[in-house]
Amino acid sequence: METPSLGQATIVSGLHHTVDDGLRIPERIESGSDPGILFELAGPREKIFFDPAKTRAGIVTCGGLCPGLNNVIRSLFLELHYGYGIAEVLGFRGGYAGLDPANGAEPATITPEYIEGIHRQGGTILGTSRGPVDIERAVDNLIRRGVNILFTVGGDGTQRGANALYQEARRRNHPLSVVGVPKTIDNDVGFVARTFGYFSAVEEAVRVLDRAHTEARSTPGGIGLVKLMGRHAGFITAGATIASQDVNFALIPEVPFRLDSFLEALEKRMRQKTHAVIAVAEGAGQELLECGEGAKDASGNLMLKDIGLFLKGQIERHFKEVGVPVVMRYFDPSYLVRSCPANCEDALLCDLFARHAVHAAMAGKTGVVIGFLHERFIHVPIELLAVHVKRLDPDSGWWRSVLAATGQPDCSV
Ligand SMILES: Nc1ncnc2c1ncn2[C@@H]1O[C@H](COP(=O)(O)OP(=O)(O)O)[C@@H](O)[C@H]1O
Ligand SMILES: O=P(O)(O)OC[C@H]1O[C@](O)(COP(=O)(O)O)[C@@H](O)[C@@H]1O
Repeated sequence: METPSLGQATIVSGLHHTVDDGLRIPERIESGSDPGILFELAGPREKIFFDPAKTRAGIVTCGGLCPGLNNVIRSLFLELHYGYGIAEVLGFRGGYAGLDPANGAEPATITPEYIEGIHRQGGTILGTSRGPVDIERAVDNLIRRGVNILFTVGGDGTQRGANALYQEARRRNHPLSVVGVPKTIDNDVGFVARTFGYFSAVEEAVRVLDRAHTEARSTPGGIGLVKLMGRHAGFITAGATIASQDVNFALIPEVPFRLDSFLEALEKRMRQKTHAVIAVAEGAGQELLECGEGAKDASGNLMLKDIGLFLKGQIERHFKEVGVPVVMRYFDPSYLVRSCPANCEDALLCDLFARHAVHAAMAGKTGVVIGFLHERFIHVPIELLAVHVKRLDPDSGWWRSVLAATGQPDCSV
């Protein structure tokens, strides 16, 4: 087996490196003018860097839950174990905290028995967490345990952590391949057209919208208000709105709205019709809430103010003032939506992301995340993810479909 030096496969430019099978890929075809970036296509390579008999791999899952995490763990293991004959695969427990032995959790040794049936369960069998880890101690531990490959399954925060781990291992000359598998129900990771778990979350969200619609239309003056996840991006709210076709107002972070315009439009509808359904992404309308210096979670993410409860209060107050009786039904299915198992579409996506991650690692790629654009899996340098986020473009077909499905007026003026 030929073993190129890890240096050869290390990203030095901040962009792609050894492009053996590159393709210039625009992120959005719709925009037309995007010149694209030359990405390396992911997939199995003829030459691999790691000797399977001497290689130990690790898997860690971080950040919020997402349907399909267990599918990814399972497919990573299956490809490593049966595809490449890797000797040992460790599962670090409880997110990045599990990389530091000071936190006490021994990693699991993943076996075929360990992963049996896990893909039918939501959550992650390894556990997850938010919050920092001491990078030097984590890399000490990886070296001590002889781990040469680490799969970091997580969102942009996780991949920033992965970048720090890869840089530290490189500084120490430890041949560590760090390969990220992008995870978020929010679907807002750059260079990934569709993150795994997104469609499962949308499916769950549609179920709740359906219930909200049933409640609202069964009561004269019924208003079903549903708050959905989506910290910075409205993909879940938009996707669920389009799929459900029962939503009358969709509010997302990328499209600011004026409270008075929204209330006026809702009042107009309630005077003409018997009911209304509103879907609001948790990151929408944050500018309307009393903010100040917001609190942060353990990972440093700004914690959002509750737009759902705020809107509920404002709607009730407004209709009381104008003397129109309404019956408010409020739903907050956030954790319900993301803790379900993956649906079939996501299960397939998880498997492909995982297998491409293993091929990348075995070929000696490091500091890369598996991207997915235009139905092609690609190697995205981790640093690129940090500077590039994906948001729902209000000029896109997505938003036009939302407007067509809801018939909502422009509430930004
Ligand atoms: N800049 C960073 N450097 C190192 N680790 C980070 C960084 N940002 C986030 N992390 C770590 O990555 C993990 C997951 O991050 P978080 O933001 O909670 O979720 P996600 O990966 O889904 O965005 C946490 O343990 C967090 O401390
Ligand atoms: O788990 P927490 O801390 O309540 O976080 C909720 C956040 O997690 C998400 O579901 C996904 O966020 P991450 O992908 O960053 O983990 C967001 O939509 C939501 O704002």
